[in-house]
Formats: sequence, structure tokens, C-alpha cells
Amino acid sequence: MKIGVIGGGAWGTALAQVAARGGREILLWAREDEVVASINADHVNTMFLSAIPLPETIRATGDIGELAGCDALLVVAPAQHVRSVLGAIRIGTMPLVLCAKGIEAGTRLLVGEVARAVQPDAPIAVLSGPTFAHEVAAGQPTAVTLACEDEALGARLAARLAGPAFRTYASSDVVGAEIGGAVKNVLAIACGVVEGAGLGQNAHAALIARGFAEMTRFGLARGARSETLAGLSGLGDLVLTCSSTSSRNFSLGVGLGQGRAAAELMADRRTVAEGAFTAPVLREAAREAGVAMPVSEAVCALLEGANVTEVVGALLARPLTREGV
Ligand SMILES: NC(=O)c1ccc[n+]([C@@H]2O[C@H](COP(=O)([O-])OP(=O)(O)OC[C@H]3O[C@@H](n4cnc5c(N)ncnc54)[C@H](O)[C@@H]3O)[C@@H](O)[C@H]2O)c1
Ligand SMILES: O=P(O)(O)OC[C@H](O)CO
Repeated sequence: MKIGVIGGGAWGTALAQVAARGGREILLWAREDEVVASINADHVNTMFLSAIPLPETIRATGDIGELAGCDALLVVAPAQHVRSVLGAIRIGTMPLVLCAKGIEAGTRLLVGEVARAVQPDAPIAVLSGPTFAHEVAAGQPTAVTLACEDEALGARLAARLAGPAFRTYASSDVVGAEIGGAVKNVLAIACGVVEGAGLGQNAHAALIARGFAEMTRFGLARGARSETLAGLSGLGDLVLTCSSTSSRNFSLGVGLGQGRAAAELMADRRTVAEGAFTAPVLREAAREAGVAMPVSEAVCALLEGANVTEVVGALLARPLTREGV
């Protein structure tokens, strides 16, 4: 199975390295000429994943049309750009493995729903889980969910991408895998706020637990399975992203917790903090579905400039309720 990669950011590059294992050739489309040049000439992505040497079997191109000859594509553009990149290539029935984590602004569609709208004949799979790109690229172990409704195709993709330090767990719950990845980015911003505002380790743990409760409520309302939400792509990734400044979302939250403005924190950044784009869309989708998501609502308020002390105070002052609802 010849694999192409759409997106030359940190995760696209790390996944190209995973897929290139065993000397297989990989074709990676990158938007930036500098990325294409540095991968082809120096076998490194200096812009997004510096200091990680890449195999010479990874070739980069700036012409996305070249990927039309692949057997499967890993789609690793940020969620808000998946529609435009998938619209730029003839895909037909080529399987798409979606690796972005987010919800599209305006349409409120999950990335898989966007892919189906743009490329209705392409089978869809989702790869998601606790995966900091720099750790995966350095060969450190992790495990991911590979979700695909066509279980035979899912098993083939899981086997193709698995490696000694990259365990793939098959699932047929595409929506569940997507919702875990999209929602955890918003909750990671909230956990960063706890860190930045110095609210303590108890608050951090309580927020992860209550965040998971709202991820579960939203996921179940959208047809996700609870075991997926409690698995690698949900709880697994939530714990990772809520615990480390290696997370761009957590780091954004730290800045917000220190009282800095979102616009300042997001200005001039090349890398993507998906939670900032997903949060307002998630708020709309949750309100429409009648699902209470107070932590995600609080993140939206902070991104819009609300005062940290007031937002935290309002969260804590909500009427007491029962656990498990
Ligand atoms: N970095 C990680 O550790 C990691 C791990 C798992 C999943 N992800 C997800 O992978 C996706 C890509 O993130 P990343 O970390 O590889 O990116 P990145 O932050 O390293 O780089 C930004 C990427 O966005 C692309 N981009 C910017 N504007 C664009 C446009 N108009 N059209 C198309 N592409 C555009 C850039 O070319 C670049 O590839 C995100 O959804 C992210 O949540 C990232
Ligand atoms: O840096 P973040 O917050 O985008 O997180 C990266 C990955 O999603 C972690 O699994």
C-alpha cells in the first residue's frame, strides 16, 4: 500500500516517518516551499519538526496532484483547511485516513463529515490518540485508535501503520474517535488556564474529570460509543494534552491563565492550536444539541477576553448537581 501524506506540519512529518518504516517510499505534500526543499535536500523538516532526521525514502512535493497515484492518503492538514486540500486533488475511491482533530467552523462538521461531503466515494478512517509528534518521530512508544466503518479496510490500515513503537487499535467508531480528538483540545486549553493562573493540582485533576464528563455527554449525543471516548482517542489523549506544555493547546491556556489576550498569544504563530478554532463551534453544536458543556463554554469566554478570576468563579458557583448526569 503506497501511502501519501497531505500536510507537512509536525504531525504529517512524524506520520510520514512512521509510514516509511521498512524502507517504504512516502510522498508528502507540503504547503510551504521551504518545507519541500528542506525535506528533499536535507531530509529534515526545519520549519515544523526540526532536529529529527528523516529517511531518504520520504519525498516532498508542492504539487498536491502528484498524490493521486497513491493507494491511501493520510490527511494531516489542520481541521479548518481539510475542505480546501481535499478539494484540490482527484481522490476517487482512495481511502482517506483523517488525522486532524477539530470541528469545521461555519458548518459544525467533524473532519470525517467534511471529507464525505468533498470526496463522497472515498472510504474514511480516523487515526487519533495520545501522540505528540516529536515523541513519535523520536521513536518513543505510543498507541492510537484507528477507526473505520469498513472493518476489513480498518484492519489493513492498522496493520500497515503499526510499528514496534506505534500500536494501532482498530475500532469501527469513527465519530467517537473524532469527537475525543476535537473536544480534548478545548479541554486542554482549560487545563492550561489552571496552570497559568496557579489554581493547583486538585483543580487540574477535577477539571480533567469534569471535562471528560462533558466530552462523554457530547459524544453520546452525537452517536459516539462510550468505550471509544474512554479509550486512546478520548481519555488517553485528554490526559496527555491536559498535562504538558508540549501541547500547543495547553500552552495557549497557560497564557490565558496568566491574563494574556488570545489575539496576542495566537499572533504570528505558524503552528496550530486547534482548540481555539474548535471551541466556539463546539459551543454552538452543544447548545443546539442541548448538551451542557460548562468547561468548554468557559474556554470560549476566556478566548473572547473575559477575566480569568470571574470565569473561574462563575464555573465554581454553578448550582450543585449530581455526578453522572
Ligand atoms: N503536532 C502534533 O503533535 C499532533 C499530533 C496529533 C494530531 N495533530 C493534528 O494534526 C493536524 C495538523 O497539525 P500539525 O501539528 O501537523 O501542524 P503544525 O502546527 O505543525 O503546522 C501547521 C500546519 O498547518 C498548515 N497550514 C497552514 N495554513 C494552511 C492552509 N491555508 N491550508 C492548508 N494547510 C495549512 C501548514 O502548512 C502546516 O502543515 C492538527 O489537526 C493537529 O491537531 C497534531
Ligand atoms: O499540541 P496539541 O495540543 O495540538 O496536541 C497534539 C496532539 O493532539 C496530542 O495527541
